[in-house]
Amino acid sequence: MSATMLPIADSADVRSYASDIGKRYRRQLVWVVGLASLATVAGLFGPRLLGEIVQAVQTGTTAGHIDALAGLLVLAICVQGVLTRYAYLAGKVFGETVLAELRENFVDSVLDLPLSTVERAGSGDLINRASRDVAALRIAAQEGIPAVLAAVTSGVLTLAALVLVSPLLAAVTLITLPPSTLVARWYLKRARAGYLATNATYSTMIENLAATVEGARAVEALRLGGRHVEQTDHDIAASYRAERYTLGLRIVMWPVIELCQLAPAGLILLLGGVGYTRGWVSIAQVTAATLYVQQLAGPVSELANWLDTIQTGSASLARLLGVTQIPADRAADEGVRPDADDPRLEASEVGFSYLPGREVLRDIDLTVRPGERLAMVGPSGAGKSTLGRLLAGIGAPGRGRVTVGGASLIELPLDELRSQVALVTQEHHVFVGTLRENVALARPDAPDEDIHAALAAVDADAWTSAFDDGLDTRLGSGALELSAPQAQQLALARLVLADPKILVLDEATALLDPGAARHLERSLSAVLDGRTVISIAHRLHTAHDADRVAVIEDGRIAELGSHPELIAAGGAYARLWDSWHGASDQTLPDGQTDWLSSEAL
Ligand SMILES: Nc1ncnc2c1ncn2[C@@H]1O[C@H](COP(=O)(O)OP(=O)(O)OP(=O)(O)O)[C@@H](O)[C@H]1O
Repeated sequence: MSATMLPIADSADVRSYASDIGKRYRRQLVWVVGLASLATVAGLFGPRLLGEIVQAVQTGTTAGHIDALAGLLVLAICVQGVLTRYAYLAGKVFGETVLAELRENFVDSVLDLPLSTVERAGSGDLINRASRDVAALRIAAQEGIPAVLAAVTSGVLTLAALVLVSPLLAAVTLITLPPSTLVARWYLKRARAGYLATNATYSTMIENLAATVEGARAVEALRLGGRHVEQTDHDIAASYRAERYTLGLRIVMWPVIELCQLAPAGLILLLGGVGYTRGWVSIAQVTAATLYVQQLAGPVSELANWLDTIQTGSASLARLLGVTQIPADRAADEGVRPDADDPRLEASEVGFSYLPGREVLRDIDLTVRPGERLAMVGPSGAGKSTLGRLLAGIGAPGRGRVTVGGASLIELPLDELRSQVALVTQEHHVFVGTLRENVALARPDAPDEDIHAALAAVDADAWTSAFDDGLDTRLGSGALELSAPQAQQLALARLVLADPKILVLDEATALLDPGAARHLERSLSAVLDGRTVISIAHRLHTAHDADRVAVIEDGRIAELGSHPELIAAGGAYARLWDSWHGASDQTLPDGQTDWLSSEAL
């Protein structure tokens, strides 16, 4: 049930992206690390001063001296507090800036994704990346990065202060290095794959749930509920296993890290006691070293805490970057424009395959003259829709070229392409918004008269004029839901307003009952007079009314000519026409269910 997943960036790409961010935001980064360092340095005075106080009390001193040391201690704590606040603020601003840039890149990439890629991958993976992965990255960037920067700075400086106070006592902390390094390496080796696998299970779950919700009526009608519940149970079990795996990694890592944090303080007290009695270290050194080691526990624990979040964030970053790495299927060049004097649509030696080695279109040569009506007919799976999409500039042909006025469709800037050619299918989306917004999508500044005229052109004014709020009527999910034929008429009205020179209609009127479809086609043809129209025909009258008919069989144009020419040629089209014509008693009545079937052709 799951679709092909979108690509995931590899570790090298994630590292190079992070290092690129580091270079481009060097000043901000230096500012964050600088403030965190100053805050840490201010914090380092505390243990040192406490050590001095203990030493002074032991050796005997005046109350004034103690007060002076205590005053300095309070000052150091206050300075540390203020600097820490600004260090965190700078860290958050840095995290937000990086996240905002990544989000914008991600949205740009998603909007530029080749349609074929989105269709292959399905919506689940993309929704999961846009929601769950962005959320994971938000936490990592907003909170994790500042916290890690502050913890690393503070950890390094505290360790340096510990070495300065007493190299002997500092050496004790080294005992914890091997076990903590080993467990961190063990964890990092497995965590990325674990989190990527977890995210993939969520993508599959969302994909399948979305399919169930979209097809809820069919699921109910065909009593597929049990099977879908089983699938969901299976997806949840897969997510559970993946979550358990990463939980297992954390369960191993955490106790070791905790132990490595606690052990040094005990060891320093023990060694410090022995060292003091033997005269190796002073009481001030033991006090300061013990406090520094305690202070070190904070950054180490922070790091261990955020390691997990950074791993989740890095897995999410790999998934988001993966989307930005998908190559575009267009190579738009602003300078490319069609020849206005000769705006014919031309396919030359076009071949196309969805899967390597399996061509679904081959050797297609076709010229559609301006203003011509061309009908494409053929058995199911012959390649009509694929050819229709290539003629509308959706995706590039694997071989050959599709041009309008001599300019390759994939090289035309998108606005120019859409003003030249548009594809109308039977999949129509009613966007949440007003009727006006829904129709004026292609021309947001269109005046109301043009919107009314477009609705009238496709016979939609009959029902839209009954709306109390007129063009301000809210449509879509949660507001007025349109029927499928109404949504289809709305999509056609959008097109009338967009005013492309060439239209490719793929089953555009298929959801209407045959009578309504014929009616709509007639009103459309009146509106679209003078335009080039390529219809993928499922009703023979569409072919009959067209200037020429292209019969597509097995990915090739098997026959091409006007209706009378093809009838005279006596080929597949003529045989189909004969069988249908005989049955319809020489007439073309509305309501005739004359779908072209593979058997008929
Ligand atoms: N996204 C896709 N991935 C892989 N193969 C595909 C994809 N879309 C279509 N095909 C295959 O390409 C071939 C041509 O399909 P296409 O939809 O263009 O035919 P068609 O003539 O329009 O059929 P129909 O009349 O049933 O819509 C078929 O074998 C189909 O299975």
